[in-house]
Amino acid sequence: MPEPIIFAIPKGRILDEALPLLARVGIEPAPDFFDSKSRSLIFGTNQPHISLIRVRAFDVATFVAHGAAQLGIVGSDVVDEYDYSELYAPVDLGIGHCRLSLAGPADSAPPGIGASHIRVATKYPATTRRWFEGQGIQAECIKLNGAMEIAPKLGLASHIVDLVSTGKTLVENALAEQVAISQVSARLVVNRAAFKLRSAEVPALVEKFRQAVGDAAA
Ligand SMILES: Nc1ncnc2c1ncn2[C@@H]1O[C@H](COP(=O)(O)OP(=O)(O)OP(=O)(O)O)[C@@H](O)[C@H]1O
Ligand SMILES: O=P(O)(O)OC[C@H]1O[C@H](OP(=O)(O)OP(=O)(O)O)[C@H](O)[C@@H]1O
Repeated sequence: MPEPIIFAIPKGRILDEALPLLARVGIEPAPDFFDSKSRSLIFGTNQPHISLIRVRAFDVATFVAHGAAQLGIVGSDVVDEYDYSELYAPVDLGIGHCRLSLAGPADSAPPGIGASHIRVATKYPATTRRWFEGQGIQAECIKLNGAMEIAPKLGLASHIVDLVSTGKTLVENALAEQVAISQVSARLVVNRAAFKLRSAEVPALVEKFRQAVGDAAA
């Protein structure tokens, strides 16, 4: 028996949209996956050679990039932040839509020409630094893992770079979206070495996802 294919899926809000997509490619998690009392972290599926791991969104990229999982589903925000060379993102899954935006206090102007330095609270320091570099501004990034929106009010940073969907979180924290840095959607990610070494299984799975997304869009 070959080693099972490990498929990493994120715990958070992409999961609800990812499960119907997995079902369309014929992967159904075993019942204990849905048991909220279970402390298991690795789950069987209806396909004997495929197991699922349910991990934090950023960790999906790490497991797949290092070959500990062969495939996964993760937001393009995370793919861009890590820039792992072993992470191949061949299919835009068309779920988990939002954008990564620069925001600041509702009454402030976006940092403009002439600004040389800015302090930004974000979960995305590499993407943020890179984007500001392109604007000729040096960004000092303060890494937070959530609740970025309270940082400007408490003086931790003048601006934030975070995900925006409805914009409700910004408005309720007296912030305004100033620049949309990138459009985000979830991607199928694949370990490049696994794509080549497990050529009987991994490319066929990628193709199934491509078809499932195409069918859904048609
Ligand atoms: N408001 C949103 N609307 C749509 N998609 C979102 C939104 N926020 C996040 N996402 C997408 O879902 C992914 C996971 O986000 P989520 O907020 O569920 O995780 P998290 O709580 O940040 O994860 P963790 O607890 O692992 O840090 C993000 O990387 C992004 O691609
Ligand atoms: O524009 P909105 O629709 O208000 O969505 C934006 C919020 O969604 C995400 O947070 P999430 O709810 O995932 O919680 P988190 O702060 O724990 O990441 C993001 O970090 C924003 O805070």
